[in-house]
Amino acid sequence: MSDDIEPFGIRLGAAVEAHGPVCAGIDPHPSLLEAWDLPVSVKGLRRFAEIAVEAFGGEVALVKPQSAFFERFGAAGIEILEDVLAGLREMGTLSLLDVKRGDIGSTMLAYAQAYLDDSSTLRADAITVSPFLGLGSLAPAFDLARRTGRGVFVLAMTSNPEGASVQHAVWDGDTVGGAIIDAVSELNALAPADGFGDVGMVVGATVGKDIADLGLTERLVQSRAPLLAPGVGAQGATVGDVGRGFGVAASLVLPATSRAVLSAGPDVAALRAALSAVQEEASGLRLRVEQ
Ligand SMILES: O=c1ccn([C@@H]2O[C@H](COP(=O)(O)O)[C@@H](O)[C@H]2O)c(=O)[nH]1
Repeated sequence: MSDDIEPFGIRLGAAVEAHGPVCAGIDPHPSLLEAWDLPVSVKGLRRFAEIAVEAFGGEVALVKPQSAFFERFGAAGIEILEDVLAGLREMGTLSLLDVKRGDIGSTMLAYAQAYLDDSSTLRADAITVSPFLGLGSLAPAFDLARRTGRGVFVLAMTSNPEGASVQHAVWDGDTVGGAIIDAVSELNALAPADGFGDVGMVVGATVGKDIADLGLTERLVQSRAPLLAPGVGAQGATVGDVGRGFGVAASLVLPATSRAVLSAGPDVAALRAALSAVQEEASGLRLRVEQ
């Protein structure tokens, strides 16, 4: 990495300091397009995306567009996703593109170039990746992210109920999720003790109780990883659940919510008010942890 590129963990730390830890999702579900009185079409997608960027840009630490809802419209949807990422960049708001990529190393390099290279029109500040081809296969993404000051969030304990059958499974004396947490700790070994590392993890807001039960709390703290915690709102978790479940690891958590806030749209002020209510709750969470 050249000297003038600021590492992702530092940029994220500054954004959280300025706006609090909440991550706002842009998930243009067909039902939301309809609820916003927009056609379920490329035209409707574009308007939805423009409103969401206007509402969240400059207001929140991190915005997470869900790639699937753009990809489903083909090339025209990808073009709108590029515009969302460019719009957030212009507004100085960090983007985390939720694409959950993972493949053999040589193919992973191409995915990394698509999302993490300075020359790509689809570049984001960070992406989500899946470690289930082995964490080592993700090395091209870790390497390119480090060189360009970007971040990578590894799926560790996902928010969906089906995730436990794989992630809680025990292999060689440890859970799969626990082994991923320790591997990410090694990647973040040089991270500052009081800040975020550049490699994050996805640990669902819905799995707080499992974290404590599986004895993973302290290992999460050791990882220095920013912990994206989707599941707040539509999946039933609350910011309070994050505080109770993550315990001392809660200071690393970025509670993420999409549908619950987006359902307040299309009015920009109403979207901001819904976001701000979650931000308010999350600031209480950080205070409680620091006590
Ligand atoms: O474990 C995971 C990983 C990713 N997600 C994604 O987050 C949002 C959640 O949306 P809500 O509307 O707030 O439920 C969505 O894009 C998921 O694909 C997740 O939910 N859980």
